[in-house]
Amino acid sequence: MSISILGSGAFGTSLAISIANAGRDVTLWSRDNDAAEEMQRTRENAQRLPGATLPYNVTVTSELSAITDDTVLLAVPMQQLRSVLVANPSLHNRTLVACCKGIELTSGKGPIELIQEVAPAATAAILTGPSFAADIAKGLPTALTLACADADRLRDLQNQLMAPNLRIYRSSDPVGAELGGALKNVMAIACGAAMGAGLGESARASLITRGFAEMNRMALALGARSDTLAGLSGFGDLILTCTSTQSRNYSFGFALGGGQDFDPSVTVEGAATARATLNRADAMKIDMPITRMVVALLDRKLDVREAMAQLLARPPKEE
Ligand SMILES: NC(=O)C1=CN([C@@H]2O[C@H](COP(=O)(O)OP(=O)(O)OC[C@H]3O[C@@H](n4cnc5c(N)ncnc54)[C@H](OP(=O)(O)O)[C@@H]3O)[C@@H](O)[C@H]2O)C=CC1
Ligand SMILES: O=C(CO)COP(=O)(O)O
Repeated sequence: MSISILGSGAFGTSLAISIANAGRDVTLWSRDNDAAEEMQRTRENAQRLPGATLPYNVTVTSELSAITDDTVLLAVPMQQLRSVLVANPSLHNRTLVACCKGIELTSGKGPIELIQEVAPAATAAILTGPSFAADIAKGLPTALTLACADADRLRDLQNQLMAPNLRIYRSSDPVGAELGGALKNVMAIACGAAMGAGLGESARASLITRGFAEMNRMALALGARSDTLAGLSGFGDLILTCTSTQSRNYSFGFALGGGQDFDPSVTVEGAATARATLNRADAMKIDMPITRMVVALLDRKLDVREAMAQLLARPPKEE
């Protein structure tokens, strides 16, 4: 039983290492021929995941024809997912497992909805939850949520992707799983900004908790289940991402709050997702004050202290 992974970034590479170490052959596809050849030769992804060794049973390639497996993990940033799907119609009848966390800016869709739109014949699934690529690649213990509407296919996939360090829980709620993973990145930017501006740990705890309430409000309105939001893909990933400097979303927020520059080439899913979420929330008349604050910070309409003052000054309400 072999697996293909499209996208050789930090996450795709770490999953390749973990799945290969569990004894399955993995084909890891990179869009860059030179990068693929170098990874295949050196057994390392020096650009995206330095220091981790690719097991012998990972083949790195830039040839799409080499992706013959039914199960294909899509490990590209959310805003690139549509173009990747459109460019590769040969994948449209496979089992496509989204490994990205976000909402598409142009459509307001999450990864599952997007796969269903562009590749309706595919079986769509999502792998999400609290996990840093560097931890997975080191073999550190990690638990993830795998969600798919097809119960039989979900059990097969779970068996294909489990590894000694990677415990995978099944979920029949793909909507909840994709929304938890997307929305927590927005809250991580907010928490990073508060910490970067020196507003303190109490402020961060409030943002995490009220951010979770906000995530639930949006997700339940879109048909998600509250137990999914309370699980690894929602609450679990919210905690990890809002409290760790390993997180790119948190670090981006921290730089924003502290008035520092941030490398624009780094993948920060929460920025586009904040805008996409706010558009959808406004259309649905759902109150998302922290997401609104993050968008105002991104647009430089407010600084962090002003944004926090506005959050605190909202009319009194019940928790
Ligand atoms: N890193 C992590 O710890 C985790 C990441 N994720 C999620 O995984 C997703 C990917 O993140 P991550 O791997 O970290 O990001 P990286 O920035 O490390 O890598 C992104 C990868 O996507 C590739 N890519 C970008 N656009 C395209 C395209 N149009 N066609 C083909 N390949 C493309 C890039 O190629 P190139 O190298 O040529 O630029 C690169 O290999 C995100 O949604 C993230 O939220 C989830 C859990 C953990
Ligand atoms: O999704 C992640 C952890 O679960 C990775 O977070 P960042 O994209 O913020 O680095």
